[in-house]
Amino acid sequence: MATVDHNAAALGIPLRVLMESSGNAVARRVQELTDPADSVALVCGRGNNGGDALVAARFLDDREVTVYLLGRPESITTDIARANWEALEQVESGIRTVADSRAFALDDPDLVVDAMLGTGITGDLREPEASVARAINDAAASVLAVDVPSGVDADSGAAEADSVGADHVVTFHDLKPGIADHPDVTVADIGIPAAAEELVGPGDVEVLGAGGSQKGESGRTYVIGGGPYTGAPALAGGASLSAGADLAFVACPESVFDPIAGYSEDLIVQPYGDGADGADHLTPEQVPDLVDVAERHDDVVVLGPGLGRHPETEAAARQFLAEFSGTAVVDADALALVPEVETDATLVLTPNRSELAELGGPDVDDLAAHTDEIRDLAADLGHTVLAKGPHDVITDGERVRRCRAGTPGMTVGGTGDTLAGVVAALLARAEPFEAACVGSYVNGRAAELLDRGAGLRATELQETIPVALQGGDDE
Ligand SMILES: NC(=O)C1=CN([C@@H]2O[C@H](COP(=O)(O)OP(=O)(O)OC[C@H]3O[C@@H](n4cnc5c(N)ncnc54)[C@H](O)[C@@H]3O)[C@@H](O)[C@H]2O)[C@@H](O)CC1
Ligand SMILES: [K+]
Repeated sequence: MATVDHNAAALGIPLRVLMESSGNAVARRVQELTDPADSVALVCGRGNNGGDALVAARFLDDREVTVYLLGRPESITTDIARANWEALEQVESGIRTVADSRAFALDDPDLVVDAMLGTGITGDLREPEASVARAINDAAASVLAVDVPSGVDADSGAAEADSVGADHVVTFHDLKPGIADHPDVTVADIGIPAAAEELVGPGDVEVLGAGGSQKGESGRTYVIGGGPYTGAPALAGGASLSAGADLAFVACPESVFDPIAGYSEDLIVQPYGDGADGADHLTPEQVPDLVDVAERHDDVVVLGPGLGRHPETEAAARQFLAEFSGTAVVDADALALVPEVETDATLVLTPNRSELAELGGPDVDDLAAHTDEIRDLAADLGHTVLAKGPHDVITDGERVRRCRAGTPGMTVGGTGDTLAGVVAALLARAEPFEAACVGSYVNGRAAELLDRGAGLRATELQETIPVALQGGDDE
């Protein structure tokens, strides 16, 4: 939910507005469950779960309402919950702060609203929530829980010893697995747009940036590319450093070692093969050594940038995929070979429009209108597909996300190479689908941050990729 909330905020629907809708939904449910003469106790925690009930209080003028805040107002942990407390202080009687749980006593209400803890619970119920939960459970009143009964884990359903026994629950946006089998759950629509879930946004970056999925520290990128082209592998390696990789290697033919090494001190450029054969392209006899190096260092490979389509290179790329069992981004000239090869490797494919069609996907400009076909292709191939277009479509064969970050200027050559490098860096610390989603967003956001019309150059993205990764500057 944190990702969705943050993405909703980036789409112009801030959490404060979502809380207003949540509180209103709680108030509506209270009115359904009570008569006008009934008394209602709103028991509020210090987070946004409590905030929901503080909003609900404003919509319950036609009920006898007592609001309890478990703790001093200055201990409220979020500014939107505190703002709602302060609003209540201005307009409402019947509000009490319960600094010490021993001072907590319900005065025999007809309904208790449990707004102590929701999805923000961590660990066993602490005081005063634990004592108050017992008091609520001992009371005769029926109980309406906000979002989840306090003490219940929204995902697993695991209930703490003193968790609140709720007769009714109002939860928000979607049913949480942990309360799926509760007998009376109302799922309230709080106005989160579908786009907040479908579109990759700064919320996804934040979760990844917060070490959302620990897969070890920043890794090493091993670009296998070059041959007819020299810029592509250098762009992929440079972009992976910008996205946090510790080291970026470029394995390339002897013939293009000088120009690629000449681009940047940051790249470690290694000519493959003994050079004796002086091949100016990747050939099969170089593959075992490349596989060995990549696997020995647990490198994330980028296979493809600038490889060219020499028949020996295609044979070599096929052989690499057959022998490699690590993680790789497959881009550009190596993509067409993937359907032909049985591989144990974990791959993220990053086709542009023609490469997607060549892989058997839809040959369309508007990928967003063909997500099912792309999803099915990913399922057939057994790998994550990041299909590039005006809107990228990312799918692992089951989940589908879209990303519209980017600028028209990104049609310039090289942005696909930087994308491959960014995804490779993220694969060192995230699952393939997540790395592809965030990679798509970061590469596009980096272009937006350059704020160029036409005239964008892929090399410039390396400056703004780090800013995009900080989730910086999102509206
Ligand atoms: N999209 C959404 O999911 C929305 C969620 N909202 C509400 O926001 C809630 C989540 O709010 P928060 O993230 O602030 O978290 P909570 O309000 O669920 O809990 C955090 C508060 O409880 C305390 N706490 C945590 N674990 C505790 C424990 N074991 N014993 C005692 N105290 C404990 C924390 O110190 C903090 O004060 C949701 O459950 C929902 O009610 C709505 O306001 C807006 C939209
Ligand atoms: K609750």
